[in-house]
Formats: sequence, C-alpha cells, structure tokens
Amino acid sequence: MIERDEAAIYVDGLTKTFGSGKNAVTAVEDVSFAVAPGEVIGLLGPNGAGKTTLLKSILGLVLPDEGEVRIQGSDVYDRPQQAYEHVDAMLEGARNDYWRLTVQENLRYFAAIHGQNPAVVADRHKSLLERLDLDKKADTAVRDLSRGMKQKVSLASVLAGDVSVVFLDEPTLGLDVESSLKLQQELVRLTEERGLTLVLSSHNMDVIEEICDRVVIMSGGHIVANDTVEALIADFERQGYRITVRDIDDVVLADLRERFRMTSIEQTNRKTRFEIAADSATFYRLTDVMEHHEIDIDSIETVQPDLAEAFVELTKSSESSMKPNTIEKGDGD
Ligand SMILES: Nc1ncnc2c1ncn2[C@@H]1O[C@H](COP(=O)(O)OP(=O)(O)OP(=O)(O)O)[C@@H](O)[C@H]1O
Repeated sequence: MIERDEAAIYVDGLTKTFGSGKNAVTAVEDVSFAVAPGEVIGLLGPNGAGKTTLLKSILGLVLPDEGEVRIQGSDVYDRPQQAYEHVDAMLEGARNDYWRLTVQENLRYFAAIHGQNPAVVADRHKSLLERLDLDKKADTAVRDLSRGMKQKVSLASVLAGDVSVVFLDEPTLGLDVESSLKLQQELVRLTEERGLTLVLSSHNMDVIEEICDRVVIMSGGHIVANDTVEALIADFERQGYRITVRDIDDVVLADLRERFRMTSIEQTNRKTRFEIAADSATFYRLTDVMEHHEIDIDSIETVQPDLAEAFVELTKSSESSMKPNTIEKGDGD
C-alpha cells in the first residue's frame, strides 16, 4: 500500500456499525486502502456492500467507530478543514445544485465556496460548460433542465472549484448512452488534464472498465478485491467456453452439471448450448467426460471473461465464505 503521507486518500482499519444489539449492522468492517494522487479508482459492490457508508465515512458525513482516514496527508477527523480543502463529491440521491439558480450561477457559487474568485475561473467554467454540452443552457435555471442535464450540472459544479480529490457516486445514472459516453470521455480528459484523484462508485461495469486505473470491490462490508481491471480478469486464470452439443440425454446432462459449473444452459430442438468457466485442466477433463458419454459436439467457442464476470465470482465467493453451510457443487474438482 502507498505510504500514508503520500496517498491522496488513505483509509486504515475503518469500521462502522449501525444500531446495536440484535439490530446491529456492520456496514464496513476493517477496511483499508490507499489511492495515489492522480489515480482513478472504481468502487464496486452489490447492494448493501458498504460502498456508500465507506464514501460517507471518508467525507466525514458518517462517523466511523474505528479507523483512520487521511486526505492528502491530513486526518479528516482531527483537521477536517485542511483535509477537505480540495475535495468535492457528487453523491447519489443528494441534491447537489440550487435549482432556482442558473447553470452558470451554480458554477460560480461552488467555485466561490471553494474560495475561488469567479472572475479568475471564468475560463475554466466556460470550457466545462462547452465540453459537457451545457453552454447553451448556461442561463437556464437548473430546475428547468432534463434529468440528464441536471446530472451534468452537478458534475460541472463539483469540478468548478479548485478540487484535486473528487468522489462521484453513480455519475452516469439516468443518462442516455450517448451522454454517458460523452461524460466518460470528459471525465478521462479532465482527470488527465487536471491530475485529479477520482473515486467513482457505479454499478455500470462498462463505465468502470472504461475510465478506472484500479478497481476496489466490496462485499459484505469487506474489500474482496483491489487491483487493475486487467489483473482482476487475468486472476481467474479461467477461460470461458461456450459449447453446443446435439441430442444430449437428460441423465448425461445432469451428470455434466453435477461435475462442472455450467451456466446459461439453453435447449432448442435437438441442440443444447451451455457455458462453463474453466481453466485448461478442467476443460480437458470436460472433453474427456464428453467423449466418455459419446456426446455429439457441434461447436466449442471460447468466451473471454470480463469485469462483470469477475465481479460476480468475487462477490459470490465472499458471500459463500460468510455462510459456512453453503455447499459449492460441481466445480469440476
Ligand atoms: N443509517 C443507517 N442505519 C442503519 N443501517 C444502515 C444505515 N446506512 C446503511 N446501513 C446498512 O449498512 C449496509 C451497507 O449499506 P450501504 O448503503 O453502505 O451499501 P451500498 O454498498 O452503498 O449499497 P447500494 O449499492 O445499495 O447503495 C446495509 O445493510 C444497509 O442497510
């Protein structure tokens, strides 16, 4: 892990439990990670994994029970003013802008509360509005904009000040495909140009894959993975295979299902198509078993794993490890 004082964001042993006694929910448990300056991090996890609690704890909106959080070297609980001086966030569900004010006025306001002279940052605002396709709406009140445009105004407001560490919760939520792509490109460009450190939480794997240097995956209040997208996918060392067979007997199919982890089984007329995630040893074992059953193989294609698959596997195994009674079957071993 990067050194405490060199990290843009440093989290060590963070734990937060809501409620007490029987109703206690530990939303985040002993979470540690660090983000280097200029890094773009994706925060992923299923519903209830603890992402919002973690973000709010880092931002000082939730007081953790244990742990240390530092931003650009300053402890957020001991020296909040210093720690948050160059930090801004766009949180999901929170109204980030003043709806009666125009787009331009919002930007000026947010720059001003970050201690910036609006006249000095006028150029930055102009280019932000142009890039986010908001320039023609600069004098429109935010309440009169579409949902997608409001989302973009929120983002522009976050970037309007002199920020160097930015947290974005679901920044592309509710945007159409084109606006979402445009926003992603702009985020990449802005982070590069301004050297921003960005933490982005999203359920959209494409967004994460597209713009993040590294991914932190949470499940059940813990970090279950912290690596680059490429490394997470490569870590599986398991290729996927899509296999189509003809006239397979139900008993034989049941036997295959018992021995191997088969997914997306489709049957049409005489053909059966299924997918398995398998390393090469498992794949050869599968071909042996199919030969033994004299299965008529129509085709075998390889399927490249992607982040979504890695995510499902990682969060599934951590959930099952928390439930000792869960019996994992048929993984080919
Ligand atoms: N204020 C609260 N009081 C009680 N329990 C809470 C509170 N906030 C969160 N929790 C619980 O903590 C757990 C983690 O919630 P959190 O909102 O951090 O997850 P999340 O990963 O952000 O989920 P989502 O993707 O659904 O937004 C959940 O079980 C949630 O019900």
